Amino acid sequence: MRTMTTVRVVVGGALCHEGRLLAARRISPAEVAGRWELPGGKLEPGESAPQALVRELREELGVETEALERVPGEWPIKPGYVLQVWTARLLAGEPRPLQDHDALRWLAPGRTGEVDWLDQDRPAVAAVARMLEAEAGDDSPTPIPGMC
Ligand SMILES: Nc1nc2c([nH]c(=O)n2[C@H]2C[C@H](O)[C@@H](COP(=O)(O)OP(=O)(O)OP(=O)(O)O)O2)c(=O)[nH]1
Repeated sequence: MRTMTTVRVVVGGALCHEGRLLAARRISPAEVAGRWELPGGKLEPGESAPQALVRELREELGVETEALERVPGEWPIKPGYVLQVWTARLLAGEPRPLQDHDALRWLAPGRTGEVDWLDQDRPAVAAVARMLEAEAGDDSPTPIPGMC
């Protein structure tokens, strides 16, 4: 007999603005409280990852955003859940910790290691940090694809 397993996707947003990356400190559940993450949440049935991300960032931070590009890879969170990460751009508003978080920080390139990221977020954060650093050191007027 074959068992069907469904894995739920959690989408994390690498929200960048003026060359900095947003980190959010979780307040719950207990096992992740106090650790920093990319804000986002679980996909609802029928939603794409970019749709879920835009909805979650509106609910959690009170901002309008646009999902840009998927960061290659997928990271296990706990049994039945995987993390996918998309870069995103701020369209309107100033992020505020409305739900799930008690602190937010905009991290400049080269300073993305200053917060205690959840372990499963670290590879994606490292990839985004490399993109931010490349963009900061690039004088050409054309942005790197996928970055804001
Ligand atoms: N949002 C988010 N969650 C993450 C990240 N990394 C990570 O391990 N997680 C975990 C924490 C939670 O166990 C789970 C996501 O839950 P969530 O509470 O953000 O999802 P949600 O907003 O859809 O909430 P709900 O359905 O439980 O109400 O994934 C991350 O970068 N962003």
